[in-house]
Amino acid sequence: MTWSEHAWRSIEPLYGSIIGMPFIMELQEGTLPIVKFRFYMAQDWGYLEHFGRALAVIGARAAGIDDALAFMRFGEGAIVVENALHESYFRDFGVTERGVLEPACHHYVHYLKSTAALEPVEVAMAAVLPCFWIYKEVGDHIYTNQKSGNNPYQRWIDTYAGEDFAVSVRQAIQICDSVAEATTGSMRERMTEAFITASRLEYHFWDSAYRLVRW
Ligand SMILES: Cc1ncc(CN)c(N)n1
Repeated sequence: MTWSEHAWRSIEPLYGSIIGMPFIMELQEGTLPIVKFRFYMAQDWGYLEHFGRALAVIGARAAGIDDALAFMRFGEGAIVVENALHESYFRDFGVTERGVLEPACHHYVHYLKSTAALEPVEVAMAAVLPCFWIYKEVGDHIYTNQKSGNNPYQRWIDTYAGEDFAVSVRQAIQICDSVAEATTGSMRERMTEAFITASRLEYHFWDSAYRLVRW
C-alpha cells in the first residue's frame, strides 16, 4: 500500500463526516444560506493567501528541483487561480471585505505556516495534502450527487470537480508518495499525523462557517 492510500484510509471516517455536514449537503442542494457562504468565502480568501505562502516555503525547502517548482506553482495557483473564483463571487454575492481571520481559519493557516517552516519538509508536504485531496473528493462527490440544475454555488463545485484542479491533486499525491517512500517509517508516521490534523482542520473550517463562529 502506498503512503497516500494508508493516509486516506486513516481519515475515511472523518471524510464520511465531512460529506454529511450541513454545509456540504446544503452546498450540494444549493440551499446553503448566503450569509454562511459569504462568511466561508471571506475566510477562504484569507486562507488562500496564507496557504499560498506556506506552499511557497515548502517549495523553497523541497529537496528536488521538480518538487520545488511544483510547490511554487501550487502556491501561485492558490493565490491567483483559486482566488479569482472568490473575486467573482464577491461581486455576485456582495462581499465587500475580507475581514479578520476568525478562529478556525486562524488556527488552520498558522498550523500550516508553522509546519511549513519548522517541521521536516516531508511532514509539511503531508500537512498541505488534505487541502488538495479533500477538496477534490468533496467537489467530485457534490458534482456526482447534486440534483438541482440551478445551483448558485455551481462555479465553486465546478472548480473543485474540474480537471485542472485534479491535475494538481494527482501531482501533490505523487510527490508525497515519492518522498514517503524515500524516508523512514517514523517519518511516514509523522506525515500521516500531519495529514490527519489538517483533515480535521478542514472539517472545522466548514463547520465554523456554518455556525458563523467568530472571536
Ligand atoms: C480551507 C480550504 N482548504 C482547501 C482549499 C482548496 N485549496 C480551500 N480553498 N480552502
